[in-house]
Amino acid sequence: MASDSGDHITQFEEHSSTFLVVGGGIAGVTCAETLAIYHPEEKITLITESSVIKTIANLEPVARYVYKFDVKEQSLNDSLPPAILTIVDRLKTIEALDHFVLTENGRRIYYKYMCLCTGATPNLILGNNPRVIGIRDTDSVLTLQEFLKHAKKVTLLGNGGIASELAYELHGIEVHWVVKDNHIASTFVDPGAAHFFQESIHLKKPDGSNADKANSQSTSIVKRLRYKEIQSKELCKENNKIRGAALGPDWHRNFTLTGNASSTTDSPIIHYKTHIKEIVEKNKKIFITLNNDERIECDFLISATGVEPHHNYSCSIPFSMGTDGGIAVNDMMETNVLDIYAAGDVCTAMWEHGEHWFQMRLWTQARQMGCMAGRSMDAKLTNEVIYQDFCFELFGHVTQLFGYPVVLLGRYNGQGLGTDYELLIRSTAGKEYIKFVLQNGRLRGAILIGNTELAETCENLILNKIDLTPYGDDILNPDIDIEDYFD
Ligand SMILES: Cc1cc2nc3c(=O)[nH]c(=O)nc-3n(C[C@H](O)[C@H](O)[C@H](O)COP(=O)(O)OP(=O)(O)OC[C@H]3O[C@@H](n4cnc5c(N)ncnc54)[C@H](O)[C@@H]3O)c2cc1C
Ligand SMILES: NC(=O)C1=CN([C@@H]2O[C@H](COP(=O)(O)OP(=O)(O)OC[C@H]3O[C@@H](n4cnc5c(N)ncnc54)[C@H](OP(=O)(O)O)[C@@H]3O)[C@@H](O)[C@H]2O)C=CC1
Repeated sequence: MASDSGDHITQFEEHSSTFLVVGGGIAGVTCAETLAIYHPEEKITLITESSVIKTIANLEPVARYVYKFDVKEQSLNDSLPPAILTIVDRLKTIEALDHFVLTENGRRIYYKYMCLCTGATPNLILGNNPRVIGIRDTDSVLTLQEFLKHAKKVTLLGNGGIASELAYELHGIEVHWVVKDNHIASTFVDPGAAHFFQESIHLKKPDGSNADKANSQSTSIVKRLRYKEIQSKELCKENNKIRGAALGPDWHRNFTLTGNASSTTDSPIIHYKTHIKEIVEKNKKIFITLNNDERIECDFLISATGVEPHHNYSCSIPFSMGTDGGIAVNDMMETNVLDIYAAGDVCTAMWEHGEHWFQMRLWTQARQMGCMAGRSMDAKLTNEVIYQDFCFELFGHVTQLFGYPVVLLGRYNGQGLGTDYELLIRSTAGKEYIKFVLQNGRLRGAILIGNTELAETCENLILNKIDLTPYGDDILNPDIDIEDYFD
């Protein structure tokens, strides 16, 4: 890999490349590496504004189509195939008709095919307030660490991936976690799983290490809930936006849910179903008023409130955009502008989605889209017809939440299933939480928390649409190994 930090293609010099990829995140690097596999003989150029790129390491199958992997940050100089020329620069202008781009440092680069992988940026509330920070990349984490050094109290706003991670990882500081929902981690799980996690947050010892999983001998609860039980009138009132297969108050009757975490600094103080009404900054503190008039005085606020696709460049032909601000792409990752593709957080998947898939801005999908865009650009150059990768048939995501391995499959929270579904749950406190989302007896989605070893079985059940009605609740009977049953 020839890396150019500016010496080979100096300012105002022209350069041409068969394939041009913009962005050194997972999507861009995967796209460039895919192109280097298919066309080591062609000129492939990767531009990225940061001299640190993200690469995949320790890729490991969890099921047939679901992988877990680590993401490593590496310097440009030692990590990409030799066919890829890398340039540290920022894309500024695209001249689509004449197939060239101009960069901040005055480079003009001609391309045959280009893929935009410029990611997303945190969608901060009060973006211009120096005591309101977001988390996106290493720099933002360094800023967080700087703030933490002098802080005793922090407010965490948001109820998704970042907030859930920080609620678990922040130590030695009083955390006020403000969530809009009646349970934590709502973008990933339902109240039942949230309660399961809640136990683990409280289980943390003062030194932040995990207490031994209490109740690991506790019995497993297997419970079936039909939509009308789940969608109780209270829930209707609470959630004007039905998130999907959320469990209603019925679930709560089986457990005493602790509202606020205990007073130790390592258990976040959770403010449920609240949002911020007012923020005032004074004497290096911020004073927050919540919509229920609760007040929080803290040193800074982390706005873990989602992302917005990042395309800080112009194009001579306007891009079609998705409603969420991403660059619209079809199933071949093509934009509406000829020979320009897009992949990862920057794009919006506008093709008709498979019945078990939906878009979520994750490493998992950034990698899948980067690879699909690479294959698609190859096919265009060689004039071949290809089909969309099978990975877009089934939503699959492997992650860690509150110290547990988590696998999310298909419509794991009943997303888009309307009202005719039911849930089958098996929960063993401190050990595992398994939720099946069933529609007309077929498995449509699953949440697997803990070492359940059920990912591949669930993948098969979802994709093969096997009618599980005859098995009743035995499907999740802890004494029956359904892996053998359906393998
Ligand atoms: C704190 C945090 C934790 C996360 N944890 C997880 C997780 O556990 N699992 C998971 O699946 N996902 C996770 N995500 C989401 C995941 O990071 C993203 O979905 C994924 O990294 C998107 O990859 P990308 O390549 O599309 O974009 P990015 O990784 O944002 O890369 C975009 C690249 O484009 C470059 N760029 C931008 N504009 C230009 C320009 N004009 N010219 C040149 N270069 C440009 C940027 O410098 C960057 O290198 C997390 C996100 C955050 C913020
Ligand atoms: N383990 C993993 O897989 C992780 C994945 N990620 C990914 O990285 C990206 C960024 O993560 P994150 O920022 O947590 O985004 P997420 O989309 O995961 O969560 C955003 C949260 O903020 C809430 N929210 C949005 N606007 C406001 C507001 N104005 N006031 C209060 N709450 C608000 C959202 O509520 P609502 O949904 O109701 O709008 C949601 O609960 C996401 O794509 C996420 O999936 C990040 C960390 C870990």
